[in-house]
Amino acid sequence: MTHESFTDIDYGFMKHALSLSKRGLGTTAPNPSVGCVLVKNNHVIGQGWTQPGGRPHAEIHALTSAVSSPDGATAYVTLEPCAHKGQSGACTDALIQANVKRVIIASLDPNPQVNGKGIEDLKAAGIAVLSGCMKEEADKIHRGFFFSLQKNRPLYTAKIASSLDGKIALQCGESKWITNDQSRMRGHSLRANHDAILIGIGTALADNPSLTCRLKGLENQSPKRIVMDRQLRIPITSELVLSAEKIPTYIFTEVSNSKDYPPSVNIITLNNIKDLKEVSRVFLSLGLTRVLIEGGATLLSAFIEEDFVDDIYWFRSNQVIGADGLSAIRSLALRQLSDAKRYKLQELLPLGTDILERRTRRR
Ligand SMILES: NC(=O)C1=CN([C@@H]2O[C@H](COP(=O)(O)OP(=O)(O)OC[C@H]3O[C@@H](n4cnc5c(N)ncnc54)[C@H](OP(=O)(O)O)[C@@H]3O)[C@@H](O)[C@H]2O)C=CC1
Ligand SMILES: Nc1c(N[C@@H]2O[C@H](COP(=O)(O)O)[C@@H](O)[C@H]2O)[nH]c(=O)[nH]c1=O
Ligand SMILES: [Zn+2]
Repeated sequence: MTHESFTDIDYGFMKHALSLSKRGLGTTAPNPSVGCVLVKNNHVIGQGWTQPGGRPHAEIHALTSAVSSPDGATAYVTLEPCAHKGQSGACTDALIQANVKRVIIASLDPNPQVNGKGIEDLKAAGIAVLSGCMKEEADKIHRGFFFSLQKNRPLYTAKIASSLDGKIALQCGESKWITNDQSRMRGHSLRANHDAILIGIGTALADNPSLTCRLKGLENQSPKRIVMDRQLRIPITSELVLSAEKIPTYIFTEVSNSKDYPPSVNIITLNNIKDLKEVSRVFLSLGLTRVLIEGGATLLSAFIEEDFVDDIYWFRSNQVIGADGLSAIRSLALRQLSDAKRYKLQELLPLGTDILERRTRRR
């Protein structure tokens, strides 16, 4: 069903749709964040992206924002239009009713209710449909959604802020700040495009973090916060608990709630919170498809051991802390080098005195 002869014009408009789809990341889960551009006579007449909460879908947003009639237009969509009538009507029906002439798709939707059916329905209505245009780029953007359907877990991204020699805190626990302002701002933009930030109780106790997005204009895109805390040690006076009314906060634990936490704190009790497969299923049930792990070393190492860390954003400063500092990763008790997990370099970005290394898990 893929097509090799897309024109430069097709690539240009699909690139535009892909950039729109990135806008919604972190706000649409469990729905994917899709982009759509409507084009007539080589002019954009409408554009849309999945709206916060996952609805309206990108196609509907584009159709309703169109400045002229979409009759005869080409729709560029980053994901196959939905064919199922969920809480809103199917996007295929909306495109058919709008009388668009062509639909160019990047990725197919693995959702069994859609997978290929979106294309079939459009074709049955006489619309020319081509798929596979910039699929690789679109697949990356939609990974959280795809993982939720195909791997039964969210996409996990690790953010590490370390010294030049890979330390994330001094022995005494001091860690504010290791990386510079530029790195930390980049870290905040990562927060904005994830559904939740995950930390262990060690970090909650040592840093009393807020875990909010404090970038100007994106303050309302702070993700949910999750603390893994087997024995429910997080203090009632912690920043996370105090701000739970404003920003959804979940504490995963193994004990029943014996403290007087405010009702805004969501306490989730599991039999074994070290079972990361089970924890992942619960994350999905909370509608989370993109989770940012912000440490500390113990929690991150557990996810690495499980081979669940998909992306790493490693911010490295110019300081040397030394062997008594806390390493970003704990002992993995490897017996041979061939057992070491490897992460492929995707990007190296200088950030003033720091450097950002972006890596992805090697399959
Ligand atoms: N520079 C940086 O990027 C960062 C630095 N830090 C620094 O790291 C230090 C804290 O690190 P660390 O002590 O390792 O703390 P973590 O945040 O990794 O918390 C570890 C604790 O989380 C609990 N936990 C619950 N579930 C799990 C699980 N499935 N796997 C592993 N742990 C789980 C355990 O405690 P229990 O059994 O009680 O539940 C465990 O001891 C601080 O000094 C902080 O400043 C932290 C984050 C980022
Ligand atoms: N020390 C350190 C980081 N630490 C991370 O940021 C958290 C604090 O977040 P907040 O309270 O929202 O500012 C902290 O608990 C840890 O996860 N991050 C960085 O970009 N650079 C740094 O040098
Ligand atoms: Zn739809």
